[in-house]
Amino acid sequence: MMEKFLQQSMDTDEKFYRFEEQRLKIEDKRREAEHARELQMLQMLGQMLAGISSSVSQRSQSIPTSPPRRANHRSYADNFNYNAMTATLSPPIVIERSFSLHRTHTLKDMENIFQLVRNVIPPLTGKKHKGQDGRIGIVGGCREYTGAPYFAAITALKVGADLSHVFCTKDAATVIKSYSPELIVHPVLDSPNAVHEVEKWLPRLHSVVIGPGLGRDEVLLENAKGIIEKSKMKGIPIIIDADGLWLISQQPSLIQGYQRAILTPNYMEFSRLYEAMLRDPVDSSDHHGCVLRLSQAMGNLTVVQKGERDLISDGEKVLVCSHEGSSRRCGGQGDLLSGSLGVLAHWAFVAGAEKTNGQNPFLVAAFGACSLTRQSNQQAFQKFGRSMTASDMVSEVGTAFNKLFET
Ligand SMILES: NC(=O)C1=CN([C@@H]2O[C@H](COP(=O)(O)OP(=O)(O)OC[C@H]3O[C@@H](n4cnc5c(N)ncnc54)[C@H](O)[C@@H]3O)[C@@H](O)[C@H]2O)[C@@H](O)CC1
Ligand SMILES: Nc1ncnc2c1ncn2[C@@H]1O[C@H](COP(=O)(O)OP(=O)(O)OP(=O)(O)O)[C@@H](O)[C@H]1O
Repeated sequence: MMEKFLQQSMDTDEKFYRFEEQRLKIEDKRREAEHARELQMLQMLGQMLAGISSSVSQRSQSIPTSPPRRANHRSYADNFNYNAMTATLSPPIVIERSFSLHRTHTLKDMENIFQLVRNVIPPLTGKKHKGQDGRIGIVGGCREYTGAPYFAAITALKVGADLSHVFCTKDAATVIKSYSPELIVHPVLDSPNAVHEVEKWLPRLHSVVIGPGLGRDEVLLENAKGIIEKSKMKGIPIIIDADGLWLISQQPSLIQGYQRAILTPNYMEFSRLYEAMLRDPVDSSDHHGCVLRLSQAMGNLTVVQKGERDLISDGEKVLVCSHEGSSRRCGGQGDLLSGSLGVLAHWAFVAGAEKTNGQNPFLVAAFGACSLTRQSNQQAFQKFGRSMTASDMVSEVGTAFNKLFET
């Protein structure tokens, strides 16, 4: 009887995963078609612009003309800059965006970015079963760093994921489990067949966050590399943070061009990546340009440069999140960001273009995660001031989320 029940439940699970795989494939096809349409429009627009610029130069010799541009040339200097204060939003959020000439955008569009985050949040209903609102994997956690993967994984749950898995070393596993019974902890990251052990779980995961507390041990980095490769093969959204970014700055080709990846560098990590990719130091007078160029050099994957203002770019646009946080910079805040981004990236990715109004879902997700981290920081700082720690921020995630997205 029990065996029959277990078999039935396994069959149902199997069916569900098969269905989800099919749905993701259809979604991929739809996105590809959309991309092809956009390219076609860009080419047409390029031809029109070239036509206009040549007729202007023929008519007016006194106006200096710029050199002809290729239709798909992306240049920061080409961008329109808008600064928009969204007065309708409470609490006040500054949204600044830079748009390329290639697309038409309206001011209303800018005001809506916050609404887009709300749109992708799945409704809570009685009809779902466990796992449907997100199964997130965190790859990291070693002898030295047990807090970082915990902060990322628990934040994913507090944002609304149903299951949060941590893939860490054997040493770290018991420690992480002891912080929280809610987390599923796999002590596999330093095992001889680590990649295979994690790969077995990948079909069940909606997104993976690679790097919090990973450390820089060569064996662990090599395993993380293998996990990134397997995740890419399955088309899973990948968030790369902390020591995962160290790995990427050594081997950028590992993730270059995979547009389902989001990199979340802090100041140091950004400088390392930028120098590795562009062979130039960061230009401190042009942060927007730098984040845009890094994203382009990485093949237009999403880059979130964390700092006083978080700059988010997919190589075409730059969103700026300067939602009020606080002046307290305790360790672990970035882990809250990457954990929440793991969930929001999945939600935005499956929500479809209609919900994100045709915007890159990862830009929408990143904006949501940055706002949420900063709001949690603000609330915890109001309570604890200088003694605030990342755990205090974790306690604020629920109310911060409600305040920003569910009021
Ligand atoms: N409780 C925990 O377990 C925590 C673990 N963490 C983990 O710690 C690991 C290392 O991350 P870090 O951000 O500390 O990485 P780094 O070791 O690169 O940086 C540590 C700090 O040292 C300074 N620094 C680094 N390189 C420098 C340079 N060349 N010149 C001047 N200053 C420099 C910067 O202020 C930087 O924030 C990651 O795996 C991360 O996830 C952090 O997330 C914090 C919390
Ligand atoms: N100067 C600042 N002012 C306001 N908010 C900030 C500032 N610097 C960072 N933040 C916020 O804190 C979040 C985490 O950024 P931070 O630079 O602390 O990451 P990190 O160093 O990777 O964190 P971790 O300690 O987890 O490794 C960012 O998303 C950003 O919103």
